[in-house]
Amino acid sequence: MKILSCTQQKEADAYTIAHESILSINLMEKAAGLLAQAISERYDKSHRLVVFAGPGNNGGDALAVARILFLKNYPVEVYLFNVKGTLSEECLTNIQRLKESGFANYTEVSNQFDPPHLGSHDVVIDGLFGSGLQKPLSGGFAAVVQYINASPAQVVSIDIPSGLMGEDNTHNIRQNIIKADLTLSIQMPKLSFLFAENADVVGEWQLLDIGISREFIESAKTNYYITEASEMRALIKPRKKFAHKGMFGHGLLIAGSYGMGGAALLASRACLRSGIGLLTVHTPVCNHDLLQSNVPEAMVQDDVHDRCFAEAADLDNFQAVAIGPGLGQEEITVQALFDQVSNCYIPLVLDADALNIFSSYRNYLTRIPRHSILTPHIKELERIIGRCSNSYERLSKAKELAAHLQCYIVLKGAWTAVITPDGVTYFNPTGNPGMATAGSGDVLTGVILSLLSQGYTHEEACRLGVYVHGLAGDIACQQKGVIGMTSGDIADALPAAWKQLMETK
Ligand SMILES: NC(=O)C1=CN([C@@H]2O[C@H](COP(=O)(O)OP(=O)(O)OC[C@H]3O[C@@H](n4cnc5c(N)ncnc54)[C@H](O)[C@@H]3O)[C@@H](O)[C@H]2O)[C@@H](O)CC1
Ligand SMILES: Nc1ncnc2c1ncn2[C@@H]1O[C@H](COP(=O)(O)OP(=O)(O)O)[C@@H](O)[C@H]1O
Ligand SMILES: [K+]
Repeated sequence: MKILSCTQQKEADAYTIAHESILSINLMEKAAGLLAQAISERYDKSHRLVVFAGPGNNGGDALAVARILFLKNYPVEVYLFNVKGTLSEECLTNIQRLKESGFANYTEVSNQFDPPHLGSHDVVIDGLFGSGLQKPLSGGFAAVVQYINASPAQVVSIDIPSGLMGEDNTHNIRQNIIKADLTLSIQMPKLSFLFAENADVVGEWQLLDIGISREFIESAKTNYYITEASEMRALIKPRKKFAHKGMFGHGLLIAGSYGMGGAALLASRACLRSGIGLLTVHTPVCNHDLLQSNVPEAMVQDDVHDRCFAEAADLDNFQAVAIGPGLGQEEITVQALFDQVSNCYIPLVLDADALNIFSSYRNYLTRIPRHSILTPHIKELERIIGRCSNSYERLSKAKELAAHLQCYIVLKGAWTAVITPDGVTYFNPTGNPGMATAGSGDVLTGVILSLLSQGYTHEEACRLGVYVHGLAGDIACQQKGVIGMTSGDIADALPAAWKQLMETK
C-alpha cells in the first residue's frame, strides 16, 4: 500500500473529482457516510457528540457527519470556527444542509469562544484541520485543542488529528495537536501515523476507502509503502517435486561468544525453520556442545578461539553469511570482523555487535560491501548516525546512510522500516510489543540469512523476512500472550507463520 503525502492526497481528491465524474460535495458526502458509520459502530446514542469543525473541507466532513448522525437521533452539538470569515465551498454547503435538516444546536465562533463542558461520556468529533494544515496551530485554535485535550471526553479525529502534519513534525508544537483516541483516516494512512512519538495523538487508526481514483494512486510517485500480505505471499518460491537440499542454499552464521551462545542458537533455529538447505554456525569453541546438542540440524565450525570470534571464516561454498548475534566486541573480534567484511563476496547480513563495532570505527563503514543488509534497532542505528530528535529525522538519516553505503537498512521496531539503497522505505505491518524481548532480533537475522541463502534478492529477503518474523511474533503472542512470550517462542512459531502466509489468498 502506498503512503502519499498530504499534498498528494489533496491532488488525489482533485483528480478523482475531475476524472471520475463525482462532484467534490458528493465525494465529501461519501466520506461522511463512512465516517458516521465508523463512529456509530463504536459509540451508541447514549453518547453526546460534540463536533468541532474548521473552515476547510475537514470541517465540511465534520458538518456532514453531524447531520447524518443527528438524523439518526444522536445527541449532537456543533461548533464551527469561522475566524477569518472564509469558509470552503463544501463547508458552506454543509452548514446549509445541516440547518435544512432541522438541526439547531449550532454555534458559529468568530472570535470569543465559550467552550462547552466536556464529560467523560462525551465524544468529540475533531474536524478542525485535515490535510490542508500549513503550519503548527497557534492562538485560538491552539487554545481549543488544549481545552479538548484537557477534557476527559473521547476524541475521534477526522482524517488526521488536527494540528498533526502528515509527514514531518520536527517543528510542530506538540501541545497544540489533538490527542485522538481514534483517527479515521481517509483512503490512505499518513506517514506520521507510523512514528512512535505520535502514537499518543493518533490513537488507534482505521482507514476508510472513499473510492479515490485507483489510476491516480497507481501512478503517484512515492518512496513510502506499507507491505501487504498478498505481495509477500507472491514472493515465496514454490518447491518442486524433485527438490533437494542443495537447491536451498548453504548459509554461514557467525555468532555467539562466551556467555552469549544463546544468540547463535536462536538465530540458527530461526534460520533452519525458514527453509534453508544447510546451515553452518561458526562460533567459538565454548559454544560447540551447546549448538551440537540443541540444533543438531546445523553444522558447527569452531573458531580458533575458545571464547570469541577471532578469525575470519572461509566463505567458499556458502551462498550468504550473517554476522553479529552475541558476537561480543573483543579487540580480536574487531579485527576478525573487519577481515571478514572487507573480503566478503557473498550476500552479507550485519546485526547486533557487528553493527556496534562499526559504530566505534565509523571510518570502516565504507568497507561494508555494497548491498549488504544492516539490521539495527534504534539504539544501534543511532550509535552510527548520532542521536535523532524524532522518528522522521531518524528515518531521513537512515536513508542517507543506506544511500551512502549503498546498503539495505532494516530499522527494527514497531513498523520496522526496510530501507533500500535507492531510498524506498517499506514499513512492516506485522508484529507486536511482545516481541520487545531478548533475542527477537537474533531470530530475525536467522530468517534473513535463510532467505538470502535460498537465492531471494536482498530486498525480498529483508521484506519477506521481516514480515514473516512479525507474523511468527503474532502467532507466539496468541499462544503465549504479550508478557510471557519469548524470542524462542517466535522461532518456534515460524513454521506456522510460513504455513499461514502460504495459505494467504
Ligand atoms: N471533496 C474533497 O475535497 C474531500 C476532502 N476531504 C477532507 O478535506 C480535508 C482537506 O481539506 P482542505 O484542503 O480544505 O484543508 P483543511 O480542512 O485541513 O484546512 C484548510 C483550511 O485551513 C487553513 N489553515 C491551514 N493551516 C492553518 C493553521 N495552522 N492555522 C489556521 N488555519 C489554517 C487554510 O488556510 C484553509 O482555510 C481532508 O483532510 C479531508 O478531511 C474528504 O472529505 C474527502 C473529499
Ligand atoms: N512493539 C513492537 N512491535 C512490533 N515489533 C517489535 C516491537 N518491539 C520489538 N519488535 C521486533 O522485535 C525485534 C527486536 O529486535 P532487537 O531489538 O534486535 O532484539 P534483540 O537485540 O534482543 O535480539 C525486531 O525485529 C523488532 O521489529
Ligand atoms: K482533523
